[in-house]
Amino acid sequence: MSRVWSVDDHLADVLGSVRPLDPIELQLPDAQGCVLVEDVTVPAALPPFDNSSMDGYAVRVADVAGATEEFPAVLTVLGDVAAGSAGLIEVGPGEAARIMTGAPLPPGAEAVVPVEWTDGGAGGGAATAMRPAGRAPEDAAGEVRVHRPAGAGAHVRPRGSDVRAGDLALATGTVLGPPQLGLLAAIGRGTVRVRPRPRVVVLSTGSELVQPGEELGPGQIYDSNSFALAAAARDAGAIAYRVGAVTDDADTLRATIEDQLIRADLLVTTGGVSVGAYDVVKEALSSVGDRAADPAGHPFPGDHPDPAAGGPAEPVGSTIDDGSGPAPGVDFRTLAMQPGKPQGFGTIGPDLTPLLALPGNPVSAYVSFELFVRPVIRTLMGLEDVHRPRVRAALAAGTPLTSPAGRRQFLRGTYDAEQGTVTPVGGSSSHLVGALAHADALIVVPEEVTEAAPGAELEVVLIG
Ligand SMILES: Nc1nc2c(c(=O)[nH]1)N[C@H]1C(S)=C(S)[C@@H](COP(=O)(O)OP(=O)(O)OC[C@H]3O[C@@H](n4cnc5c(N)ncnc54)[C@H](O)[C@@H]3O)O[C@H]1N2
Ligand code: MOO
Repeated sequence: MSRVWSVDDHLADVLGSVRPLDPIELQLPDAQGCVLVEDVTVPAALPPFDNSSMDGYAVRVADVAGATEEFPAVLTVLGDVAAGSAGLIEVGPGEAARIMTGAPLPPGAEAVVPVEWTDGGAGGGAATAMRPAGRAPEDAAGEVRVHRPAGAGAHVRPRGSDVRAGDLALATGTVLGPPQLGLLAAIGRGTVRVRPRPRVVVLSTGSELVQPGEELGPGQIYDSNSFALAAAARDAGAIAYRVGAVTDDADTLRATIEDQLIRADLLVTTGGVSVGAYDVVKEALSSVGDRAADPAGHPFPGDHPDPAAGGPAEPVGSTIDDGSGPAPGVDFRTLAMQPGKPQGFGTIGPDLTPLLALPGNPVSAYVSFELFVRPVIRTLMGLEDVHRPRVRAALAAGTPLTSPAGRRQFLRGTYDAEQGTVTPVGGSSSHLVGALAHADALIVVPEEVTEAAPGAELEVVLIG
């Protein structure tokens, strides 16, 4: 009897065969979610110059000392300093410059008083705002009455108060989220060296499959796997390409995979891995793997092998290790798991692109993706945390759960963090997409457990 793989052994085999993608230089928007592979230092201080944190007046401290609304300091307004101003006004004794948030503090000025602490130049009580320069250019001149004193540096953001030249802005290994991309932009970096997002091609197989939105014929169903898995790949951080369902024909499938290899760091198929007469993925790919017969690493050995072309590139992974080194090939195996029993895994094509062949049942495909494909994507990205979080929770169910002996079961459920409970959603069958859409957790029933009573503590994988 052929080997039955445990979930853990299969995962270890899969992950042991993939390594992070080589780094590339990417434009900032394309680097979102990617892992940085360089230490980024700050080239020049931020802010680059002392600047105002308020709309108001740049003043000298001595001029506004002791100022009150009753006895204001009356200063001559020299003009405006707007954000982006270059030619700076010099503020002398008894003078002020109207200044906007972010504008450089003019020479001579030591502090900023917010416009609300002044009459705004209008000669009345406290101002609430400045009038637009276009509508009231006269406000940039004349006099302003300042109602409160301001200490040195008040409402001024000093040069380098954010980051200083030579500081470590971001360390290698940082995952680039929105604030990190913001910092890179702020220090003037247009591109950054990262591990790229893996390009994942998702391809479903089955002659019964119809594209959503089209008319169903007798015996047909809509292709849901390619949509769910492409979305899951994107959610994991990949660039996902969804390929329309391929019919159960080995030559068509081989040709489609060959076409797709050019844009794939990882291939994921669904369906056709069981023991039926039309299980096309198995038929098309299980012959792949004979390195001796395929020295050029053609996608499908036997398809015009060219012994002159040299050996295959350094492998991304392999499932067949006979001591002569890794070789391309897809291995179809049985896992001690429900759902997700039949699985294929290996490498394909001249670059030994990893391929995971998932079972066609929609819940099986999705659970397999969560457990095996998502960690592969995140490994390719160079992330440290490749797995979904796991917690332990008490089973909230009216009746005991039953589970097949010797298979690790992944039931769908909803997790209540406050109560520390998990409630099953739907049954264990692998066609139940309705229930899957309402689950945010996978309830793990271990291999040796055939019945779990209400209240039993079980491991839960959080997928929400
Ligand atoms: N005699 C046996 N039959 C089966 C076994 C077995 O051990 N012995 N294993 C069963 C298990 S477990 C699974 S899982 C499935 C896996 O089958 P395949 O991977 O070959 O998948 P298909 O036969 O192509 O499809 C199974 C099922 O899923 C539907 N399907 C397929 N693709 C899609 C899609 N893209 N979107 C929506 N639904 C899809 C398909 O119509 C079938 O109903 O094999 C069992 N059989
Ligand atoms: O193992 Mo299959 O994946 O039960 O449905």
